[in-house]
Parts: sequence; structure tokens; C-alpha cells
Amino acid sequence: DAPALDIDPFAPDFFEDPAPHHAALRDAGPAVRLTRYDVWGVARYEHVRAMLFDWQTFSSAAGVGLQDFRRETPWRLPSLVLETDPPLHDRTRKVLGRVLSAGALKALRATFEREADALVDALIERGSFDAIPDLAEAYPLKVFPDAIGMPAENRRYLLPYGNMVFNSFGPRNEYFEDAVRDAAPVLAWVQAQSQRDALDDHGFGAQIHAAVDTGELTADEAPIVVRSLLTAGVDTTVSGLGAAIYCLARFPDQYARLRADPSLSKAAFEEAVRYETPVQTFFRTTTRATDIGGVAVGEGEKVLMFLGAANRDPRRWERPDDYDITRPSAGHVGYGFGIHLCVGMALARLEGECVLASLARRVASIEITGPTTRRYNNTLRGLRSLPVTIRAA
Ligand code: HEM
Ligand SMILES: CC(C)Cc1ccc(C(=O)O)cc1
Repeated sequence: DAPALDIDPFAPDFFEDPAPHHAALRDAGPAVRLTRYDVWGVARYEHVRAMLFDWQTFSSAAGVGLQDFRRETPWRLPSLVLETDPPLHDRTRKVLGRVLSAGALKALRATFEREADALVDALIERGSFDAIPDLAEAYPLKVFPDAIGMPAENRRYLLPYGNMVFNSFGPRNEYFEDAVRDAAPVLAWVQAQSQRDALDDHGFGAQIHAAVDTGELTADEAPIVVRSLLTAGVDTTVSGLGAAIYCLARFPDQYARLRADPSLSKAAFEEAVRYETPVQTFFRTTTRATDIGGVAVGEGEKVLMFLGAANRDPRRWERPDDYDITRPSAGHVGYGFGIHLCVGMALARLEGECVLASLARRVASIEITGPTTRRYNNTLRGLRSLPVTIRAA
């Protein structure tokens, strides 16, 4: 019968070095029974990509975490975008897609570039710092809440809230319990911050609430759609930027190529998203009995997609374990695919491009000058600390 493995994808051994586990999962078969959680795991690029496009068979409406919303009370009110299927998803996604479109973001480019230059100049003055809190976290925490239209105070709750939600997609293990320990003030803040009167008149938040005036959203739905941005808009880009800086610091020959041609900053960020895959895993739930590459899967089964394994699959990528900024990385599954393809992708890419271009123009070298420590989270892959020393160009 079906191949089975008892690995634990939500444990330090896996978080510290996923590569051997990813290889075992890919090689065990198209779909593998994860006996520890009694769910399926899919790690090959071909099948992960096919699942992401087949929303009818692989539904998001029962949640994209281990929890099955049809059997258990969701930890938080389900997202009206992430945790819905069509037709509801079509309506809410349309609003977010317009607010976050590449066209809408053109107006932000000058600001995002200026903020990146200012932050990099300040860090050059310091010389040595921790690239995670001082750069990977500092930059999104400045530009994104500004773009949403949030007041300056209380932005510190954004990372704790993201940490709770991303841990909530996994099992109720110690990472989840630690994250939700003092959740009450954070949850109250998120609820308050999503209201129309808490947001300025021209940011993403106001634009979402304006969809109530046009009848595209109800007054009850709008705060939940704003909550989607508060949830997914920061912790993801923090992990993405951290991944890119970590790659460029580890592979100086790639940094030298970027220095020689700063217009490669977009490609360098994209290849880091493929190489590190900040969002490592999430689930779908089958709506009918089906098969994945010939392995029979029943109706109502949770299937865990290993995006990080798919992005390193030798069946799809040449030299998958090389960080190569000139590689055509298009087609990686780091932002998902299909109807739930990351709606913030253009924004994430803009942030990544601006920060890496600023570094490429102003910083001659990035050296890791201390021990790195990894962050343990049930969904996000990223460092907790990355001590570096940079030299001005
Ligand atoms: C490097 C940064 C980012 C990564 C790696 C990332 C990754 C992803 C992935 C893999 C999905 C698909 C989830 C699924 O199929 O169930 C997704 C969806 C989503 N992302 Fe992102 N994301 C990033 C940045 C952002 C930003 C900056 C925002 C907000 C401005 C955002 C908002 C969303 C939302 C609202 C969805 C749900 C879309 C839907 O279900 O239709 N993400 N993201
Ligand atoms: C990679 C995704 C699971 C990130 C994410 C989280 C939360 C939401 C929401 O809509 O709350 C949307 C996207």
C-alpha cells in the first residue's frame, strides 16, 4: 500500500536542515502517508504545482492548516481570502487584487526606494549589526504599515500576531503554545486596527473599506479582509528579506555579480525565495476520492504541500541546491500558484528589489561575523539572528 514515513515536519530536527527530509519525501513517492499526523505529504514539484491549480479537488475552505474546520472550531475567524473556495473567494480576492496590483504599487516605488536607501545608509554607519531585526524586520515594519495607513504606535504587535497565525497552521505543539501564550492584547489590537476608523484615508486599509461603499464587501467582511494584510504582509517579507540577505552573505560570488549589475536585484530576491522558500508548508483538504501520481487518496483527507521540497526538486531544477541569481527561477512555488497565488507578490517583490538594489549600490561586502540562530515556526523558515559586518562601496 501507500509509502509512509514517520518524520515530523514541525520539529527542530526538520527546521534545522530540511534537505535530507525533503529528499526522503520526494523519493518515497508522489504522495506519502505522514504517520505521525495521519495526513498525506506531497513534496515533488510536479504534484505540488498540480494540487495548487486544482482547487476543486484540493480545497482551502477547511483551512490551510492541520486543523479541519469541518470538524474543529478554527483558532481564529477564518480568512475570507485564504480559507475560502470560489465563489466567495472570487469576490474577496478581486478587491485585494485591485488594491495590491502592480499598477497600484507604482505609486509606492519611490517611497520604498527612499526608505531602503535611508536604512542601508544608517547601517553602513553602524558597520556591524544583526541583519534580521535591524534590516529584514526593520524595513517591512516601516514601509508596510505606512502603506496600509496604520498609525505609528502599536506596530510592534504585527510580528507576534503573524507568529501566532503561522504557527496555528501546524500542530498544537510548543511553538504554537509559546506563540499564543499572551495572545489576548494582540488579538484585541488586530481587531481594532482592522476597523475603518483606525486607518488613514488613502492606504490599503481605506481602499479595502471603500469596497463596502461599492457593495463589493459587506461592512462585516471589510475588517477581516484588512486583517489578511496585517497577517500575511509582514512576517512573510521579513522571512523573504532575511533569506535573501543570508544567501548573499553566504555566497559572495553571487553578491559580486549583483554588485556588478544592481538590476539583478529582483532576480536575486526571487532566487532566494526559491532557494529558502520562506513559506515552507501548508495544507489542502480533498473534496473527493482522488489520486496523486497514482497514489490513491480518500475524500476529506488533509494533504501537506512541501513547497520547500518542490523548489529543490532535481526532477524540475538543474543544480537545485545552488543559489544562482542568473537562474531562470520563474515557476518556483514559493508564492503558491493558481487561484490563491500570493496576492501580495508584487509588493513582496518590490520590497525585495528595493532593499537588494540599495545594498548592491552602497555596500561593497556583507560578511557573517557571528553565530546564526534559526527561528522555529510551524510554517515560516527564517533566521532569528544573522550578525553581519558590511563595508561601504
Ligand atoms: C516573500 C513574501 C511572501 C511569500 C513567500 C508569500 C507566500 C504566499 C503563498 C505561498 C500563498 C498561497 C497560500 C495558499 O495557496 O493557500 C500566499 C497567499 C497570500 N498572500 Fe503571500 N507571501 C508573501 C508576501 C505577502 C505580502 C507582502 C502580502 C500582503 C500584502 C501577502 C498576502 C497574501 C494573501 C492575502 C494571500 C491569500 C491569497 C488567496 O488566498 O487568494 N503575502 N502568499
Ligand atoms: C502563505 C499564506 C498561508 C500566508 C497567509 C496568511 C494569512 C492570510 C489571511 O488571509 O489571513 C493570507 C495569507
